[in-house]
Amino acid sequence: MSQGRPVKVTVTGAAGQIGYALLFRIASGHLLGPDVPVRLSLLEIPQAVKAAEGTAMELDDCAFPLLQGIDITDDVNQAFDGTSVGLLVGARPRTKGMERGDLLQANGGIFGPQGKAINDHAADDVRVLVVGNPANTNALIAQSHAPDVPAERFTAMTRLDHNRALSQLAAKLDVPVTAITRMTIWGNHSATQYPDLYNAEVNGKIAAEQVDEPWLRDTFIPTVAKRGAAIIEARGASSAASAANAALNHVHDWFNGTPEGDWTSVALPSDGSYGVPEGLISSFPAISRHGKWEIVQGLPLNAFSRDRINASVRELTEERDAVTQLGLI
Ligand SMILES: NC(=O)C1=CN([C@@H]2O[C@H](COP(=O)(O)OP(=O)(O)OC[C@H]3O[C@@H](n4cnc5c(N)ncnc54)[C@H](O)[C@@H]3O)[C@@H](O)[C@H]2O)C=CC1
Ligand SMILES: O=C([O-])CC(=O)C(=O)O
Repeated sequence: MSQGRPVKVTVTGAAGQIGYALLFRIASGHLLGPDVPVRLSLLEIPQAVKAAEGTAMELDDCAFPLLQGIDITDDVNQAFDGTSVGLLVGARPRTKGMERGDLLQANGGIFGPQGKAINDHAADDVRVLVVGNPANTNALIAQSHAPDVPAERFTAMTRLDHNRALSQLAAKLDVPVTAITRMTIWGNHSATQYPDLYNAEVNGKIAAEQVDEPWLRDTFIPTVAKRGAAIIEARGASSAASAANAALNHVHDWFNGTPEGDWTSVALPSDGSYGVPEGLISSFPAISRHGKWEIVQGLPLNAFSRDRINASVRELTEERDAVTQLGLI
């Protein structure tokens, strides 16, 4: 990436709470790096365009040296025209009484057209991160509408779960988060996700051997997997700043690489690794090299891990079957 020419970054749901926590940090260099100028493209639904304009006024008022322009639109094709980074945040939340099928249908109506717009209008190097829930399956819907874009450019976010796992383990062992490496979230960004301490390391030694098994199984895993719900319960709104932070971490690593000797967690189209059906967008341990995610191969999985991963992958398979039946992919 050259300094001078700005990278176009499209954020959907820009007027939402994650959008508000995200945009200022993108503009100050936390997405791509401190030397990379950006041009922001904000996509919103018509009713929220005015609010997005207000956020854009505030972005202007920061006089960010890296921010070379802001476009605001409710037109999906315009929003993704020439874009190199798509942050798909806006989604239809589940509301009271809503059936699962209705939720998938409503999100299909958002992520299908966005995938097609990315296919038809985005830059050749486009990379997509889906944050809006159900993130893995929304990413699958978008990807299936973009046959001309390499499938691996579509990812979904489990980095927030990854960061939550680091933080919970660090607190338990009273170590800094930087002492922990090789954490993995496997599967779906949902309560079935599996945070794996049997491959994670603390100060270079297997994490599972440094905590007691009941804590690992009955406290750590459910705390990480249900943290989103706990935040909603405490804050009265879903996580926003931490979600935005994780999105920045994800894209930053994608562009700039993961640290030597470590990996991170990324939901990406399976190549069949670890028995996850090909094409399913499932979370894996991944490293980034030269702008590409690679799944870390050959990790040992004990019977407990295998069962937990299978359960989450089964849920993803059911979601894929449901959107297939609804004609959304
Ligand atoms: N993967 C993850 O780890 C996490 C995912 N999330 C998910 O992120 C999503 C966004 O969360 P918030 O910002 O808190 O929600 P929010 O409700 O505050 O904002 C969503 C925004 O999206 C907009 N929007 C809806 N449909 C759109 C469309 N078709 N095109 C463009 N914009 C559209 C809405 O107008 C709204 O401004 C939710 O689905 C939430 O569940 C939240 C936290 C973590
Ligand atoms: O359920 C939500 O909307 C929030 C979410 O995904 C999380 O915090 O992990």
